[in-house]
Amino acid sequence: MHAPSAPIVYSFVNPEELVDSLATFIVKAQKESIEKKGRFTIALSGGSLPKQLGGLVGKPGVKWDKWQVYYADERVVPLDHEDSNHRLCVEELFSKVPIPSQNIHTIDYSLADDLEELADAYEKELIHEFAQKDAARFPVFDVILLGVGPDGHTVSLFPGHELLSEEDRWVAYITDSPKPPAQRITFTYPVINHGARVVFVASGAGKADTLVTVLDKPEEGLPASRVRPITPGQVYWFVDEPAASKLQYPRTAFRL
Ligand SMILES: O=C1O[C@H](COP(=O)(O)O)[C@@H](O)[C@H](O)[C@H]1O
Repeated sequence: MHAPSAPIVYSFVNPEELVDSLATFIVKAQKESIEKKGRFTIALSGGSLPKQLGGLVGKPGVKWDKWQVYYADERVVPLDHEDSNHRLCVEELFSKVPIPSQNIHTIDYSLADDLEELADAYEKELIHEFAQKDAARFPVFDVILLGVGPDGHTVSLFPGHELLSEEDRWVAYITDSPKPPAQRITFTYPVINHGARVVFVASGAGKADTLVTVLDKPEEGLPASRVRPITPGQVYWFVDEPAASKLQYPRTAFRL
């Protein structure tokens, strides 16, 4: 097996260019995926990420009916709660585009009293999508979109947490998230690291120090540094100049 490829970092002069280029990247990935297998599988994060998806609204070439959307992590709150990642994605994107609601796979909040059952149910949604169609040990998402928190966490994988060593499950639950709300479900590393294109998005000067640790000092082992997709998967970073301002890591010119 080949070693994972090094992250590719695209840096943009301003947030608008980042948003537009991210949309272009996603549409290209969508086109390739649909040509190959007739559908496009994408996983979204919450936090600041949904706001970066505005470039998809009205973008030519998006085949919304071919999208199958999952959440790479989700807070265990009602779907219309202000902490819900799904709610954020609806507000920022899905309320503005013609995506069939059955193509958006949310958690089943009616199972919130039993987090193990809730995580199992979400894992079964993934199995239905991937194991049946692709006969895969782990799902291979066409695109997984990730954010990074100030402590270097990504999805709901937090520094020092036991879930960082989960090797078997696709979806795990957490009851002690250091960032509220405490109860969440999250994709595990095996799922993230099987992604075809795993894309971090970071905007603003508030992310600058975190990016230095994650990209320039991967040996520190922050959760975001441990995202290293198995070849031929590739990790990308879409960052704006304020977020990249302290970075030594080389940038690549964005050309598709
Ligand atoms: O709690 C979460 O935080 C991360 C990072 O969020 P950001 O606001 O710092 O971008 C996010 O990617 C994750 O989905 C979310 O649940």
